[in-house]
Amino acid sequence: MVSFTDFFLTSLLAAAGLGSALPPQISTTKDQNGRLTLKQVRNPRPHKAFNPARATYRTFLKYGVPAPDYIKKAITHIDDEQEEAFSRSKRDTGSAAAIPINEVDIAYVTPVTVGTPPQTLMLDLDTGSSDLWVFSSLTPSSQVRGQDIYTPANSSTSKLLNGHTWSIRYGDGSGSRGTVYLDTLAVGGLEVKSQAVQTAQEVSSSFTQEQSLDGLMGLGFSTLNTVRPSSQLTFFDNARPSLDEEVFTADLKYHATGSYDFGFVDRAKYTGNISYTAVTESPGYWTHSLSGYAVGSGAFQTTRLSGISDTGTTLLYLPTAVVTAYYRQVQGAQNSQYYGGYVFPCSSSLPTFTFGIEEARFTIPASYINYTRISPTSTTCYGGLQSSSGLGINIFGDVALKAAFVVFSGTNPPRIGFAHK
Ligand SMILES: C[C@@H](SC(=N)N)c1ccc(Cl)cc1
Ligand SMILES: C[C@@H](SC(=N)N)c1ccc(Cl)cc1
Repeated sequence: MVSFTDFFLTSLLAAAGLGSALPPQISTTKDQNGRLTLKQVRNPRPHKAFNPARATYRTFLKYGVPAPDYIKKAITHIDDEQEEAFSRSKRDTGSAAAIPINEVDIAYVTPVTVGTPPQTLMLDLDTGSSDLWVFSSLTPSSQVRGQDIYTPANSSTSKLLNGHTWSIRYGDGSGSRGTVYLDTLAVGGLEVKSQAVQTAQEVSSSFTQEQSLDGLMGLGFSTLNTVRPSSQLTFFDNARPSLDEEVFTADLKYHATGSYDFGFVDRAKYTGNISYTAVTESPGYWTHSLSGYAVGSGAFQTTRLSGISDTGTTLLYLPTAVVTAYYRQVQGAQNSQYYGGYVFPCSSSLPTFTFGIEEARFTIPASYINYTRISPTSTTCYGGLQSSSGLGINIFGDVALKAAFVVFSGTNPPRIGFAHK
């Protein structure tokens, strides 16, 4: 007669073996005589945790024995503890659209919800700055032209950050300033409970005129944040502790909607391998180097070019020597004081431009560099590649970034990765 204890233990072990994971993957090998060997391998896919009480309960059912009450309770005790452990673990991610705000991709905006109930704003996710600021109920109505605004008074979770102000000036001369609230903020399903939301009390004319842009979300390093007396963290820095991976990715597209992902690298969005290169955080930008460049089908020039990968800047700005080498290949191109940059007859054909990330090569199609007509009726076109000599910094802006899938990795040390797509 098999004692109950033996029965119970045997079935528990049997169940443990069966219930532990999804059926293990089998790898097979065949020797020269055709003999097959089955080798068990651990199941590499993450799977739901095993609940031994549930396995025991099933064993009782299998042998037609009514399961005692304490087994049923044990199932819940174990499920609850596993859920609690899972919720403490890093597993948050987010994914949201990057939508061009006009027909030449001058900037991209992403839907962001702020406050309770959620107020949706379209923000320019900008790796070249670190302030999250929005058009708000505090922005003079004379400076608001069609933008959506954040009204802290309508949010039950908003809290004024007393005595704190901010003021920012961007490289193109635009700027804004104001006060600060803390509130719940989410991007693509990824929520931060207490994000510093900088409410504009003044914005410059270029922002007023950009009616489809309700503000910026800085994704540079938090050292650049302008809130005083105490600087605030970016959304990415606030979200980090709960992210599966300490990364966000940019998949910007030419004349089409792309995406920003947080906390994971989506294998479906790129081909081949990701080529990583070192990032220095100084002075707060994603600063790294290119390993060189090529104009059209010309030879690759190996030369380290340091600059910043900046989703908030429209064009690609490189040293004059590189830019003149490029436009030398363009019929009728000139560096126009009048138009403030390299222009060419819209009928001219343009070469591609290739940049290197370590050993990898990324080619920007000519269409991306044929950026825009000076005016709808003009036959003069403005280049997407311009000289950085007046800026003091090379900027790998959207014209370059949209030619790749880009991984901004907040690991220690930080790094940036580029892949083909
Ligand atoms: C970092 C960008 S501005 C931005 N992406 N928020 C920049 C810096 C300096 C110059 Cl000169 C021009 C552009
Ligand atoms: C990120 C800053 S500076 C820049 N990269 N042009 C910016 C973005 C959009 C507008 Cl409309 C004005 C300024």
